[in-house]
Amino acid sequence: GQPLNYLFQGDFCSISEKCIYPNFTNTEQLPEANQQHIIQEPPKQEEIKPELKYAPWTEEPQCITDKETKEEFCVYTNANFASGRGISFFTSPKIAAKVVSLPAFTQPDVHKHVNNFTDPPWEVRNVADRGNGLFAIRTLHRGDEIVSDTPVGVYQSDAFFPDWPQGYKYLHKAFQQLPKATREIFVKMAAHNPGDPIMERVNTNAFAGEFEGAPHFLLYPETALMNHDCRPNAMYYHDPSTLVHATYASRTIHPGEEITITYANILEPRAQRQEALTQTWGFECKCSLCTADPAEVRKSDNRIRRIQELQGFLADWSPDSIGTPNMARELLKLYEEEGVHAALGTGHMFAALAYNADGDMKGAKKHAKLAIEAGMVNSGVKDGDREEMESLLRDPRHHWSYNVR
Ligand SMILES: C[S@@+](CC[C@H](N)C(=O)[O-])C[C@H]1O[C@@H](n2cnc3c(N)ncnc32)[C@H](O)[C@@H]1O
Repeated sequence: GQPLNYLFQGDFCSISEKCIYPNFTNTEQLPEANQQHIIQEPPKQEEIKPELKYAPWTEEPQCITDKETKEEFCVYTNANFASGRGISFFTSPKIAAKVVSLPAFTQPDVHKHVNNFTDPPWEVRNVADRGNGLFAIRTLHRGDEIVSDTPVGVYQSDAFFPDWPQGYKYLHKAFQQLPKATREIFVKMAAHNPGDPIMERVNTNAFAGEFEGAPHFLLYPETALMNHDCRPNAMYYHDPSTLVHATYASRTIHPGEEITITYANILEPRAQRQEALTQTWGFECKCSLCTADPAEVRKSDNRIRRIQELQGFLADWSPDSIGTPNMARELLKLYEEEGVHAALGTGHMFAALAYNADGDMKGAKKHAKLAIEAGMVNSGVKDGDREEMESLLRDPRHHWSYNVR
C-alpha cells in the first residue's frame, strides 16, 4: 500500500448556484436519461446472459455525454465485487477499462480479509458535537489494523459538471444497482445537510483525490465512521490497485478512547486548520486541540510554526541550505511534544539525510533504520522514501546526500 493523499471531502457541489437537488425520495423510480444523452445500446446477442454481456459489470453500463466536450461518463456496477459487497463507478469509459484490469478485479483474493466487521476492536458511539464516532473496546497498538474496507462508490467529479440533474440521476443509478445490504450500509452513513439523500452522503463522507489520473470521490462507509482530530491516533493508506483503504493505530489506543484520523493537513496552526475544515467540509472542528484553552493553542501554534520552518530548512538541498542534524533533532522533539505520531518517520528521514549530509554515517544509519521502522504507520514514508532510506542504510558514503551540506 501507499499513503493516501486523499482528503476527506465536504461540499461536493461547491458551485452553489449549480447545485440543484432533485428530490429523489423514491430511488426505485429514477427517470431514464433523456434523448440529449446518448444511452449506450447493448449488443443484440440475446443468447448471452445479461451478466456476461457487460462483464465484469453486472448491469448494462448507462452513459451520458457532455454535449460540449463530447466526453462520456457512465455508471458501471459490479454487484459481486469484494465477495458481494458490490461497487459502482460513475466515471469515463477509459478509466473503467483501466479499472477492470486492476488486481481489485482480476485477483479476488486481495479482498479476502477486508470488509470484515464481525469482531472489530471498536464500537460506534455517539459523541456530543460530532455525531457518531468509533471507540476502541480493546487496546490497540501502533500498527494494529482498525478498519479495512472497499469503496461502495467511486465517482469522477467531472461527471457531474456537464449537467447536474443528470449527474444526480446517474449517481442514484450507481446507488440503486448496489446489492440491498450495501444500500443499507450506504444510507446509514451520516448526511449533515438536507438535500439529495445520496449526494449528501457523498458530501459528508467521501474521500476526494486522484484516481486513475482524474479527480474522483471514493466512498468508504466504515472508514467514514471515524471523526477528524487534529492530533489523531490512527492513520490510513489507500491502495489504488486493490481499492482497499486501511486504517492503523499510530500509537497505543486504550479501550474507551475515540479512534480518529485527520481530514486535513494537521501541521498548520489552528486558524488555518479550522479554515480548511470549514471550507472543504463545512464543519467547525471541535477536537480537543481546537477547543483547548487559548494558552495551549498558542503553544501548539508556535511549535507548528517552528516545525514548518525546520521542515523547510531540512528539505532545502540548494547550495545555500542551512539544514543541520541539530535541527532534525529539534524537529523530532517537536513532533513528539506536539503529538503528531504519524510524522515521526518523516522526521527520522530528515534526520538520516541531515546526518549524512554532515558526513556522520553513524547518525545517518540510525535514523534511516528508525524511518524504515516507522514504515506503515507513517504519513511521510512512501514506497520511494523507503527505498531511499534502504539505499542510504546500505551504503551511506555513496548516497547522494553524503557530505553535501
Ligand atoms: C465522515 S463523517 C464522520 C462520522 C460522523 N460523525 C457520523 O456521525 O457518521 C464527517 C462528519 O463528522 C463530523 N465531524 C467529524 N470530525 C469532527 C470534528 N473534529 N469536529 C466536529 N465535527 C466533526 C462533521 O459533521 C463531519 O461532517
